[in-house]
Amino acid sequence: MALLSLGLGPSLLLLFVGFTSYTLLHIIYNLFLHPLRHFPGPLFMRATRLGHIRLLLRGTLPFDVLPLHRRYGPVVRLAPNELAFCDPQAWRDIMGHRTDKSEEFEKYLGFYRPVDDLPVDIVNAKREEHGLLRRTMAHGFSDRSMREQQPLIKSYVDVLIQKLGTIGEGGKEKMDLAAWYNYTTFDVIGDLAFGEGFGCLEGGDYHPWVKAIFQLARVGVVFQSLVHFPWVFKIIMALIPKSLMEEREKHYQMTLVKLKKRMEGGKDRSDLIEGLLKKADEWGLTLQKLQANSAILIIGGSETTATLLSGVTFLLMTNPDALKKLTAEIRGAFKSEDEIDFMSVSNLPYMLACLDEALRMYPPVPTGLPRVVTKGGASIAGHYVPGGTVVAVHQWAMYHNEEHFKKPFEFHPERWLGDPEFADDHKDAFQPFHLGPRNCLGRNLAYIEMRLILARVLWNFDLRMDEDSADWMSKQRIYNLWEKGSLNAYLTPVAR
Ligand code: HEM
Repeated sequence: MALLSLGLGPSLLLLFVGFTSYTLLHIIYNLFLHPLRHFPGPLFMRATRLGHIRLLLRGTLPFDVLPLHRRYGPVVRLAPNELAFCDPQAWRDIMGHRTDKSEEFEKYLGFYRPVDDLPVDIVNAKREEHGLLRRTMAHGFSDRSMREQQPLIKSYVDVLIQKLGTIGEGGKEKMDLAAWYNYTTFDVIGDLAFGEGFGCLEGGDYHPWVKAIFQLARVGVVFQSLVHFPWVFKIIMALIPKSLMEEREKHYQMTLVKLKKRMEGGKDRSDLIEGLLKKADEWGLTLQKLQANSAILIIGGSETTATLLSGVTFLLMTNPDALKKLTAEIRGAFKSEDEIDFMSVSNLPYMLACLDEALRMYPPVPTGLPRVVTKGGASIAGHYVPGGTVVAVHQWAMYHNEEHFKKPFEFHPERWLGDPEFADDHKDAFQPFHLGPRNCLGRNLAYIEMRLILARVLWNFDLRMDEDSADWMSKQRIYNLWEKGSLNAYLTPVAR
C-alpha cells in the first residue's frame, strides 16, 4: 500500500514483493537448510554474502578473520558457502599433494577470474592446463637458471645501492624504502620475464605499466564482490566508462610490445619465459596466453618480494636489538662487498630467521586464496566439508593466533632458531609460499633476491626510520595486496 501511495505501479510493487520474498527465503535457506548450517560464524555472514563483501571492500578482511577464529574456533563460516580454516592440518587438506586417488581442489574462479574475459595464466588455470604450464615454466626457476641470472640481478642491486647513496645524500634526505624496493624487484622481474627492466630504478619512479597493476588490485576486489550478483555485475560492466576500458587495452598493448621485443631476442636466453617460448609453437600458445603468463610472473614475482623487504626493514628499524644483531652478522661475514653473492648470503642464519619472522608477521599474501571442495566432499582438519564449498586458510590470521605462535604480535627471529621459549610454536602453520602442486614456483628466487638486497643495504648503510613512518604497518589496508604507503628512512653510509 505504502508503495502504491508512493505512486509506484502494480508491476513495480510485484517486483518489490518478489525480490523481498526471494531474499527472505534465501536467508532462511542459508541459516536453517544449507549444508554448511552447522558451521559457526556471525549471523550476518552466515545469512548473506554481504557481510563478507563489507570487510573485503573495507580492506580489513584478513585482520577481521582473527577475532572471528578466536570467537568461533578453527573453522568459521565467512559467507553462506565459504569456510575459513585456522588449523595447520588444513594447509595439507586443502592445498597438499593427494596421496589417495582424490582430485586436487580447483581454484575458486569467483576470486581468481571474476571477469570471464580475463586471460588464462599459470595462477588461474584449471588443473590440467596448469600442470603443463608449470612443468614448462619450472625450467626458468631451476638452479642452473638462477645461477645464470645472478649477474643480471646483481646489476640491478648495484643501481639500488648507488641510488640510495646519492639521492639519500649520505643520510640527509629521507628515502621511501618501500618504493625503492618495488623499483628494484619490478626491474629485475621485468628483465627476467620481458627481457628488459621497466627503468624504475633509473627514473626513480614507477613505470605506467607498474602503476596500472596497483590500480587494478583495488578494482579486483570490487569485481570479486560483484561476481556474487551477476545482474548487478552486468549492469556495472555496461556502465564502465569507455576511457577505463581504453586504459585496459593500452596496458595490454604495452605488454604485447614488450613481449614481442623479448621474442625477437630469441629462445635461448636463460630467463623465466624461455621455457614457454620454446613450447609455444608445439602447443599453439597464443600471444595472448604468453602475454598473460609474463604479466602474472611480474605481478607475482615483484610486489610480493618488495612487500616482504619493506616489512622486514620496518620490523628491524622498530626492533633495534635485532637490527644490531643482523647488521653485525652481515658485516662480520664478509671482507668486502664483492663477496656478497647468491651462495654466500645463504650462510647467514640470523638473516633467514629475520626474513621468516617478517613473513609471519607481514605475509605478502595475507588473505585466504580460496579453493573449491571437489564433488562428494572432503575431510578438512577433521571436519567433513560438502563438495562445492569454498575454503581457504587466511595467512595473517593464522600467524597472529596465539594458539599457533607465542607472542604473535612481537618480532622474535629467535623463534626460528630453536629458542626454547618458542618450542611450542606450530611451525607447520607457517606456509607463506603455500604447499602442494600450486605452491610458489619463485620461492628460491624470492629468498635469493631478499637476502641479497637486505645484505647489501645493511652492509652499506646504517638505517634510521623517519618518525612519519612509525605507524607504517598498523595503518595499512589490504586489497588483495598490502597498500603499503611510504616507508621513510635515513640511510647513513658506513665509513670503511
Ligand atoms: C616473498 C615473496 C613471495 C611470496 C610470499 C609468494 C607467495 C606465493 C603464493 C602464496 C603462491 C600461491 C598462489 C595461489 O595459490 O594462488 C605463489 C604462486 C606463485 N608464485 Fe610466488 N611468492 C613470492 C615470490 C615469487 C617470485 C619472486 C616469483 C617469480 C616470478 C613467484 C612466482 C610465482 C608463480 C609463478 C606462482 C604460481 C605457481 C603455480 O600456480 O604453479 N613468486 N606465490
